[in-house]
Amino acid sequence: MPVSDSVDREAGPDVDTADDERVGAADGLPINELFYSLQGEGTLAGLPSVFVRTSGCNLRCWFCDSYHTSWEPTHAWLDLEAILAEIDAHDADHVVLTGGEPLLHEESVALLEALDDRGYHTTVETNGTIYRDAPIDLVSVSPKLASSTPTPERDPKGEGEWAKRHERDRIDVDALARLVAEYDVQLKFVVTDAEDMPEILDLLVELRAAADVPVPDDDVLLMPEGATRERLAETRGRVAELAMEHGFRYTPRLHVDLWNDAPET
Ligand SMILES: C[S@@+](CC[C@H](N)C(=O)[O-])C[C@H]1O[C@@H](n2cnc3c(N)ncnc32)[C@H](O)[C@@H]1O
Ligand SMILES: Nc1nc2[nH]cc(C(=O)O)c2c(=O)[nH]1
Ligand code: SF4
Ligand SMILES: [Mg+2]
Repeated sequence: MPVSDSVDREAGPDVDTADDERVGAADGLPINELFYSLQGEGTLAGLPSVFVRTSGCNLRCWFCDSYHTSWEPTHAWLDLEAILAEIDAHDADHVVLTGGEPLLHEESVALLEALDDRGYHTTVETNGTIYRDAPIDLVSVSPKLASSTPTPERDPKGEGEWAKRHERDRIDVDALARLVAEYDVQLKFVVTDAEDMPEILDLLVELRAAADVPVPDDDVLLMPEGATRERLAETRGRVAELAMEHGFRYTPRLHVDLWNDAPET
């Protein structure tokens, strides 16, 4: 399974509570993995970056390529000092806070403030359902489309028990509009095929009406669904065609091309 499924750090309290509600001020963050790699996705693709992957998510995309942060969370709780020390040891300029859903955790704000104080460029990878006020250089919002819903036929763990909740929570136009209005944003949609496009176009109309700032097509990215090279080989061609057809930006998944589905990449 992608991402770390056994974290060799001392264990901490379970993160399951984070799955079901936002986590208030806590003593640190549940960390699944912390590693140095190249930003594989989006407008900053190719930049050497430190990745901090938190555990716990309020959604359950059937295709989640970070299974051990959502479906079966695996992590250890680290205090901010320990997280910052590990980041500093990599001597990089860019930090990507991701997950799981990093904005589930109030403590992510404290981490982002500390990173900002240290002069790092920060990117937050988020599903766009939670707004938080923090110093973030790029908010990489990946709104989850109906094609992400874990129906019984494609539920990786159960028989569709999460489908109703996922459907209910996956799009929050108010949170999306606030993120777009307050931050530099890229909207990065995971696209399986052309059937995703009507929902993307409708959501853009709704979001452009709700947000009082423009959302340029150049900041709308189509990313092929696929956690492995094999799956990307099936989807990347048609997603590239859709980007050209609609005038949106195509984004690769460089880390999958380079290292396939390996943890800590
Ligand atoms: C694991 S998510 C964590 C951040 C946040 N929960 C989110 O979904 O945006 C990291 C990124 O990988 C994308 N992603 C997850 N599984 C994927 C898959 N199977 N194919 C393509 N992109 C995927 C997400 O859309 C997001 O942009
Ligand atoms: N190399 C690399 N680039 C990434 N960009 C976004 C990622 C994510 O998991 O949020 C990610 C990731 O997991 N690895
Ligand atoms: S929102 Fe992100 S972390 Fe949560 S299940 Fe979907 S892809 Fe995984
Ligand atoms: Mg990833």
